[in-house]
Amino acid sequence: MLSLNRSSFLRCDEKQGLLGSQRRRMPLAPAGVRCAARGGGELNGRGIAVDNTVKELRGEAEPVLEPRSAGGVVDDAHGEGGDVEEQFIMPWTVSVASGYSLLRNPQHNKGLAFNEKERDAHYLRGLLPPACVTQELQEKKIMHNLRQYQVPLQRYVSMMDLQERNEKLFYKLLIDHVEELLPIVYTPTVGEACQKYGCIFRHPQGLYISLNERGKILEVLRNWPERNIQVIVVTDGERILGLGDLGCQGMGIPVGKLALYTALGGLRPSACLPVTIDVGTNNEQLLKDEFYIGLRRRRATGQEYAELMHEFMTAVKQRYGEKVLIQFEDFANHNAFELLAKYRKTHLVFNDDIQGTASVVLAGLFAALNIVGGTLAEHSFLFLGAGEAGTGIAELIAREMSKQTKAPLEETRKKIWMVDSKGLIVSSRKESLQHFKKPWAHDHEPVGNLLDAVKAIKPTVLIGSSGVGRTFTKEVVEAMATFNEKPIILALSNPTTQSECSAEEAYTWSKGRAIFASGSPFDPVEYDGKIFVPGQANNAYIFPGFGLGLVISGATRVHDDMLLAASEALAQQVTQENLDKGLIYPPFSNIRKISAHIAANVAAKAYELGLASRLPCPKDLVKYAESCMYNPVYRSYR
Ligand SMILES: O=C([O-])CC(=O)C(=O)O
Ligand SMILES: [Mg+2]
Repeated sequence: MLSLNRSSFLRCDEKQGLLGSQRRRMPLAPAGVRCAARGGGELNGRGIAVDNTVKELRGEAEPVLEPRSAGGVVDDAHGEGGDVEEQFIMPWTVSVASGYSLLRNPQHNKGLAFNEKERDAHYLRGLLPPACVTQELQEKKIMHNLRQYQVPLQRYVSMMDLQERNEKLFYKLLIDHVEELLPIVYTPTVGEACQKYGCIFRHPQGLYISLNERGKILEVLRNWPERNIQVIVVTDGERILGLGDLGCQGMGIPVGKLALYTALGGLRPSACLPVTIDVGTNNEQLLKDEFYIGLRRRRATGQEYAELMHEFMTAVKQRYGEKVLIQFEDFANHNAFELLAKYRKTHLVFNDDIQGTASVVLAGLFAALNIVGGTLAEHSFLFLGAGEAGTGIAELIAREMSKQTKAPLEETRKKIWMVDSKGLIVSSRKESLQHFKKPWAHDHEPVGNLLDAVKAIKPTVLIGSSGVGRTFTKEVVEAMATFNEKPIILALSNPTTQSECSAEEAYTWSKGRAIFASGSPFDPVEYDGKIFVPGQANNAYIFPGFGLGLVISGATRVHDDMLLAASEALAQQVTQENLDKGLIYPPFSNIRKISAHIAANVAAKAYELGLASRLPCPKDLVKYAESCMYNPVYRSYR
């Protein structure tokens, strides 16, 4: 299946409805596959100008390609399948890249790993020094080089350069060294990268859709070199992690999230599309920054904003079909809730900050109950921060409690309390509350701050989702430890600077009794002669497997029960050995196996709910999910 031959291209052409004459004009390149590297440069090792042909093709009506190979996974035009190295591909039949261009094509480049035969066959003689090395040696060298950098941002830049130079090696590294590299390509370093994105900008990654592209978004999507997109992560940069409005520089987030989709969830890189919607920024510092890469204007809001988003959502469906997953990421609260409510009925959408975070936290709570005992409904919850993450988590907990106890949702919500910047959310504040906070306004006298709320509510679980660092003070943690034998404390805000408290603080102030997890990673802590390993309650555990489950089942809509299914699957992956160390999440080193289990549970739920379009349902969904996963070993080129 992997080996691409001319007949597979003809099928591809036919599916795209191309005329025979056009097929003759471009005999070696598959229709709709733009012969370009990610950055948009034209690739054609044999000097054939492909651009005009591509432009002609753009004028054609473009019916959406149905996924062709098994698993709802798109045809393997870049040799990205889970298949083994021995199967041959011919990169030139895909991209017409050879020689110099081949070395500059990140999808096919192998650098010094091109062997003698390949160097002969693909016009590489003289373009490389004589040494031929293995992928393993390349991996060893890059890890060695990365570790020389003391500054995390240098490691980030180096990893992004690798992604743009040799994609398979990038993913091999990320998969094989996931625990070491996640903090580089993801939180916390990606946060700093976004803050300095203009300064470190080298290769454009992803699609930038600004107000300047109004009325032309479908054309912009056609500029992207890939046709078969399965997952889009989109941000408008208004609430990047807990760092606030970073405007167009939020692009680092969709790029990072999608790198995880591939490395952790096995989605193919070519099927992933990072998008930043640039409607301006209200960040004065960026507006004044000469290196800022976005529109220099204040944010569009209201109708202007809604229209641009709507054009985008419509264009995506038109270009990529019903089954492309659109993951909303790091939108500010008001837009996040509205976009999700508006598009969940018409598109396959998922808000990572509301739903992904909820799912990962619920999984951690399931695991934590194995340590502290009791059922969910026997616990009480206090949140600091009543935005996307806080209310999303609260709603999923209430839903699960309701499912378990058969009590109505309105009742189970009463076990959950929230503090926002104005204090405890109580009934007397209801009129002035934003709509997403209203369900959490319960009867209680006003309480002005977190510490007093902790003392008044006496929660067993304290969850930080405020985006504001250092808010779980010594007094707050000590108070939690006075009325809980084992207080559960989750400091979810990212990156590390915004964490409500550090792991060390949680363990020290609770005298080693806290069950702690955080959104960004913390090193293990030694307290009183014992080593405590904090878990990472980050949606990175969920979204890659969740997305894979949607893709392999051909799901058409996301249902909240799929989030519960993902939580259950993740919690099942926590071993007794993990729990003994105080860990309520399994280590990331097993993440691909974990993702396959999550994908299988999510897909099973999609089938059960009648939301799966890929029929019949595979017998063994875990095996099936694993078999669909991208594998970054080099292919042999003949
Ligand atoms: O990106 C992360 O690490 C988690 C997340 O979605 C956020 O903090 O917005
Ligand atoms: Mg996020």
